[in-house]
Order: sequence, then structure tokens, then C-alpha cells
Amino acid sequence: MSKPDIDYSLYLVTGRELLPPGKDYYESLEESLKGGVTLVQVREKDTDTGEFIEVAQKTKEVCDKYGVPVLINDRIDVCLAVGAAGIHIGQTDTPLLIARSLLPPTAIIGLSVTTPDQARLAIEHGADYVGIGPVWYTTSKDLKGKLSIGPEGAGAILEVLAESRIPAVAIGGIHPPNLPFLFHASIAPDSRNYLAGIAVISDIVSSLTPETASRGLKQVIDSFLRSRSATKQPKAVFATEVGQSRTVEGFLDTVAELMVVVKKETPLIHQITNNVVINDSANATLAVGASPIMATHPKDVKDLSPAIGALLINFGTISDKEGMLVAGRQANVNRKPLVFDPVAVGGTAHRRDTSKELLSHWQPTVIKGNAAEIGALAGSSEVATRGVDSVGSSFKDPAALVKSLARRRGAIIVLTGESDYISDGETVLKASNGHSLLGHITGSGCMTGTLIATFCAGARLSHLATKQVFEGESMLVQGDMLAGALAGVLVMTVAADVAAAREDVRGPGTFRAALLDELYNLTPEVLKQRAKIEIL
Ligand SMILES: Cc1ncc(COP(=O)(O)OP(=O)(O)O)c(N)n1
Ligand SMILES: Cc1nc(C(=O)O)sc1CCOP(=O)(O)O
Repeated sequence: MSKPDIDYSLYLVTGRELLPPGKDYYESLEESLKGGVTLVQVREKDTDTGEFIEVAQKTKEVCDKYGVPVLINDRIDVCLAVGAAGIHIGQTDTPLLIARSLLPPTAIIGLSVTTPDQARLAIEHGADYVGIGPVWYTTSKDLKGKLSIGPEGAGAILEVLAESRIPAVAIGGIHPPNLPFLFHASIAPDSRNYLAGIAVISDIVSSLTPETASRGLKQVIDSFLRSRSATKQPKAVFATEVGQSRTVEGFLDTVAELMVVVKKETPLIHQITNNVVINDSANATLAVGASPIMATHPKDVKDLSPAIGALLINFGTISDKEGMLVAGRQANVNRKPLVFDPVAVGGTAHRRDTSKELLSHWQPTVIKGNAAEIGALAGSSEVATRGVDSVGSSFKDPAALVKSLARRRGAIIVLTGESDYISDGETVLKASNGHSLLGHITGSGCMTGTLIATFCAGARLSHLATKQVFEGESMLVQGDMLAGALAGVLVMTVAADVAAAREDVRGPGTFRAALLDELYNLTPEVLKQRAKIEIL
């Protein structure tokens, strides 16, 4: 006999102590199975053996009706007693090799892992699957001080598992608002290995309507898994038409179209930005035809989210972290483009920690930064930070750097500098407009972030106008976000070229005013004539 084929996509871990008052365990279980649970683990932490066996037996009877396998948490004896499909063990439970020797050869053995080293051992010892966690904080279990690893930590483990093809589920604090983010942000950077599913307790068990709760999770999971198996494209976060706009002319046509869309639709661009540049960023948004809103209070930003076209989070002065956390999460929930500008992220430990915290709460569509900022996120020390500026020359191979960071982060990376590099992890674009006067006014980089958010909003609207429906529950954003990011960069830098060439511009003061005018006056035709881009 061979091992059973297991569908790990929606893995329910039971928790009778978390049922809503008055809700019967077996009724809740059956409802969750109707909603699409594909695997059940009976987890009884403080139950006597006799009662554990009884619960496991009855659980198996209910699951058998739905053809759903049952695993037992920790206890080999209970597994054998009820003829369950296998067990799930943790790092301090019966060692895997011993468990394997005690169980039938067809038994499934899952192991909890929190680090890449534990994943290596799981492969070596022949685990059938791993549970990666805790991805986020949970109140369903005492984590005993264990820190959550976030989707990035899960991605690092998936990289280790890629070759072995051992399936992995994520566990810990998973709920509908963070589910699409989890799937996209935990893709292994190089191998593109991804989660086989999620394991949850409270989202299903604590629900009064477990069938609805399970169905909601299952829709998102299935949509993600379908999109991954249907395409080898790494564009996990944002849907772009494959093959569309992949020539210089095609990109410029799309950029020109986005300029028109933004003027016509006037999307609301929500910006949580630093107080040095609030006014300039709001004016730049208005100048290109969109509408700025600079709200920062957590309650305010939550309500705003459904109405906005895109969100910019620029943490230059990091005074509104709560608002950034809530707004970013809501942008993911409402599938709005989210541009992250991690100003001077390499400059202080506080900035590095804040960036890490934000990136473990939400998934950006675009990350924009100068060489020092992008270097800090990529873990490169080629370029240092001084204040908000980069010091020293740029990277030896900026194209390779943006491409690999884009893959690692599942986001479009925009590296600004004398030339700008933009990548979605597949294509790398180099844009070479701009003027040295941009370096003599405050906030020109921040305004670029604003314009990227603005044109990503345009790209989403343009996509929705033609496609009508949102395809794929698991897609975080739809539309040609690479073209949106390029449009933001080109509109800013071409307008700067035009402004700097004006006779009335004699230095930073007159340039600043002229730049705003030229952002306002820039036409798609002039942009197309002056844009200098290459596909690398
Ligand atoms: C699918 C899955 N992943 C991880 C765990 C946690 O197991 P463990 O570390 O043994 O902790 P306890 O569940 O025993 O408290 C799990 N149960 N299931
Ligand atoms: C049982 C368990 N193990 C975890 C781990 O990280 O190993 S987290 C966890 C609890 C998961 O519950 P919820 O879905 O309610 O957050």
C-alpha cells in the first residue's frame, strides 16, 4: 500500500476550547468540511488519553463521510488506536525517526519547522510535509516567546524545501485579510516554490458559521494555487497581460494611455508620507490630474481604503506607524496598488525594524528607493546612507540587483538614481531621463513615489475598464503595474528635463516651481518623444 494523496490546501487544526459558546464541536467540524476543509488534525493538549481517543474516533467518523483524512497531534498511540492517516509532531515531541519506526509505512508524518535548518533536518529525516510557523502572532497557542517569522521567513524555508518537493503549510494567525498577502509574500525567491496550503484553528473553529469561514478561505487558496499551476510567470502579486507592452514602443504606448486615464478618472491617491514633502507630493498628484488625500489616523485610513485608487507609504519621518500598518493591510484587502518608499531604511536600526514590521504586515506592489535604500533591503553594502541620500557610486550590476530583489519580495522594484532601474523580477527597464537639479530640491524622490502610486492606480483602472471583473480571488492587484511604475518615473524625470531646460530656471527655487508647471503641462506626445528607456 502506498501513502495517501493528501490535499493540504485547507488544513483544519481542531481546538475545542476555542469554539463559540454553545457551539457543538462535531457540528462545527461538519460545517467546516462542507465549506471545503481538506485535512483535519485532532489537537487535544489537555485531554486524558481515553477522551482523546474518543474525540479522535468520532472526528474520523465525521471526516470519513467527506473523504477527508485525519491526523493526530503528537500522539502515536492515539493515531494507532483510531487508525488515523498519521501524526503531526513538533520539534520537542517524539523524534521523527522514532515515530516513523513505530507507525505503519503508509503513515503521514508532519513536522513543525520555524527555521531553514529545521527544514533541512525535516528533509533528511523524511517528513511527509512541514508546518511552517508561527507566521504571525496567535492567541490560539502559547508561543512561549517564539517570534513570528512572517511570510518572508516562510519563503526562506520554502527555498530549502524546493528541491525535495515536500509540501508545506503555513500556520499561525492566518485570517482572510492576510491570506492573499501570505501566499504571495511567501514565495521562495529563487526556486519559486510556494505553499501547498494553510493550517488554521481560530478562523474556522471560533466562527459561528464555520462553513462560510472555510469557504471564504478556500476560494482564495484555490485561486492562488490555480494561478500558480497555470503559469510559470513570477508575477504573483499583480496580474499583467503576458506578452503585452514588452517592447519599448509598447511600454511607451501604455504609459501614454495611463497619463490619459489618470486625467480622465482622477483617482484618489492616499499618501502617508513624511512631513517634509506633504505639500509638494500633494501638488504633484494634482498636477498630473489625480487627487491627493494625506490622511494618517488608523481609523480614518481604514474607512478610506475602499475609495482610493492607490496608497503610498513613505516612512521618511515614521510618525504614523499605526496608520501605515492599517492602511497597508486594507490596501491588500481591497486589492489596491501599494507603493512603499522606505526612506533611509539602512540609516538606523529603528528604520530597519520598522520596515521589517511593515513588510510582515502587508505586501507592497512597488518598492521604490535610492541605491542606499534598495541596497539595505537587498542586504547589499555596496552603497551607504547619509541622511536620506545615497553615498558613493552605485551598484556594479543594478539590473541584476533589482531583478533578484523583485523576485524575493514579490514586488516591482524601482531603483532611482542617475538612471532608474525598474523590474518585476522578469523584465528589467532602464530609464535615463532626469536632471541634476532634482538632487537640489527636497522631496523629488518622494514625489516620484507619489507619481508611481498615481499611475499604478491608473493601470488598475485601465485593467478594470477593459476586463470588468476581478479575475482571481488571490491576486492582490490587477493591471500592468510595471508600466504604472515606469509611468511614474518617466513623468517625473521627463518633466524635470523640460523644466530644467527653461530659460527662466536659474537654480533650485525656480526649478521647483517650473517642475510643478511641467508636470501639469506634460502631454503623452512630449513624454513619448523625450523618454529614454531600454529593456535590458
Ligand atoms: C500543521 C501544523 N503545524 C504546526 C503545528 C504545531 O505543532 P507543535 O509545534 O507540535 O505544537 P503543538 O501543536 O503540539 O502545540 C501543528 N500542530 N500543526
Ligand atoms: C497550533 C499552532 N502551532 C503553531 C506554530 O507556529 O507551530 S501556531 C498554532 C496555532 C494556530 O492557530 P490560529 O490559526 O488560530 O492562529
